[in-house]
Amino acid sequence: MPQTMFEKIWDAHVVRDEPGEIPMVYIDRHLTHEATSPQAFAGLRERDLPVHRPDSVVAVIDHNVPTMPGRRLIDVVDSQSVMCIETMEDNAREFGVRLLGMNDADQGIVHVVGPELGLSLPGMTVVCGDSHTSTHGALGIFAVGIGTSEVEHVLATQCLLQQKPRTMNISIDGTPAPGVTAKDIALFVIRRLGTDAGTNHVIEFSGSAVRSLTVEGRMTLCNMAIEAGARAGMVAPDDVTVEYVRGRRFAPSGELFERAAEQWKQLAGDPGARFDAEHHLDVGDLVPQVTWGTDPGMVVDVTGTVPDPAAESDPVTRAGMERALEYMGLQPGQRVQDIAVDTVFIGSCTNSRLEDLRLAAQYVVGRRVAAGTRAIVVPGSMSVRRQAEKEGLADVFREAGFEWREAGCSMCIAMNGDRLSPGERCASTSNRNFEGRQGRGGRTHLVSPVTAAAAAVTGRFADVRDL
Ligand SMILES: CC(C)[C@H](C(=O)O)[C@@H](O)C(=O)O
Ligand code: SF4
Repeated sequence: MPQTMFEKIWDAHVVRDEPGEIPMVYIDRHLTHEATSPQAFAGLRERDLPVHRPDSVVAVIDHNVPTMPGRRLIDVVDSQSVMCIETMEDNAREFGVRLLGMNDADQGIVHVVGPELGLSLPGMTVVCGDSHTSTHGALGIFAVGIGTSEVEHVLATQCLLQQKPRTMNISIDGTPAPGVTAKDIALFVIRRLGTDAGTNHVIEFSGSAVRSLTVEGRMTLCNMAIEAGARAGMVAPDDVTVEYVRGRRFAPSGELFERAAEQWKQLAGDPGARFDAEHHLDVGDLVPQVTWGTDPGMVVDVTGTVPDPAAESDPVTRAGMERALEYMGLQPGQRVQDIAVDTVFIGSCTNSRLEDLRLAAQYVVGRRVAAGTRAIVVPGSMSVRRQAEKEGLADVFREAGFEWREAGCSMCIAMNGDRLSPGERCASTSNRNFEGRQGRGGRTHLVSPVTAAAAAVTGRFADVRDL
């Protein structure tokens, strides 16, 4: 029977699948970070269990690290964060796990570092105690976020108990205009299909618009699959994927690489493979997208206006919109381009790779951050940071008045010192905009790196196509 990409990878990893039981799947790569692993390692210690395959595990410190240049442990904002960082260091040492620590040259956000170092490779199963593990699916990986008790289980057994997800194909066609990016496509998908469209499904993204994206753009799309409710997002490996992986530190090399590459390209779904659900979207006319509310499906065109709850017939949706407008301090009918921003954040595992910084810099070069606006760029990894410095991107940002930071989750999640103040409005390239996500009372608008750059230099939302 013709199979989808997900089914091929699943079948190659199922260890046990008995009627009435939850299937057991073998895990190739286990990435872990300081925020969700302490209890898992503590559990192993209590039961006197070793890590089953330490060479498959890589630990990263990303959520709690300060991103101020020259950071030290005393810069870490609270005792809880210090404890998380120190515990990760101790656990890595005790259990023999490779650690990309706070001052390591390879440190960065786990979902940026995994693909960048070739730790995540096509055809693998990858887990991490983090919802945005889906990002790695851009390489043709079944990559799934797990809870802390599952982290412990995988550390101990190298296996995960996982109900087999349903399959969904979202094919996306059309050639978006310059300045309309993978992030806009991702926001548009959620706007159209909703924040629970993917529940219990693995989404395979296909179609000409997806094939035209770089692997970095595909990562942005798969990263946001979680915000569409999905368990994971995936894109089939092709020549673009193979060239992305070639030469990465932990990828195979030489003859072995060529053989692996041939196999990776066989992972694409078979013609005629059936999905449990299918959607099709066209992005040929897509304009830059901006969220106006407090979930990632509350999206409008940058050329549009803030929606009016009065026009909504469903009372539950209407009440949700009213509450979102109040929290966001916006009026129905207000033009998006009249909304002024206080802060611009370019970073997070959604949009902090080199391509994102290159895209943003194009719209910053020769301009200044608007008076009264604070703008920060937080590269996704120290390697991205170094490369951006080498290419002159860092200078472009600094000369324009942006802060240029070290790598970490930063203002995506207010647990490391980078945060919004109550009422502060932010154009953010991250993936979540619920109340308080970037700091208590903070108002988040999710946008692409290009739209974030435009907001920085104009002090409000602007259509980059007019810049
Ligand atoms: C801290 C972690 C559990 C969390 C996640 O799972 O996604 C974080 O990365 C986030 O983005 O909210
Ligand atoms: S950058 Fe944000 S979304 Fe990504 S792992 Fe860190 S906190 Fe989670």
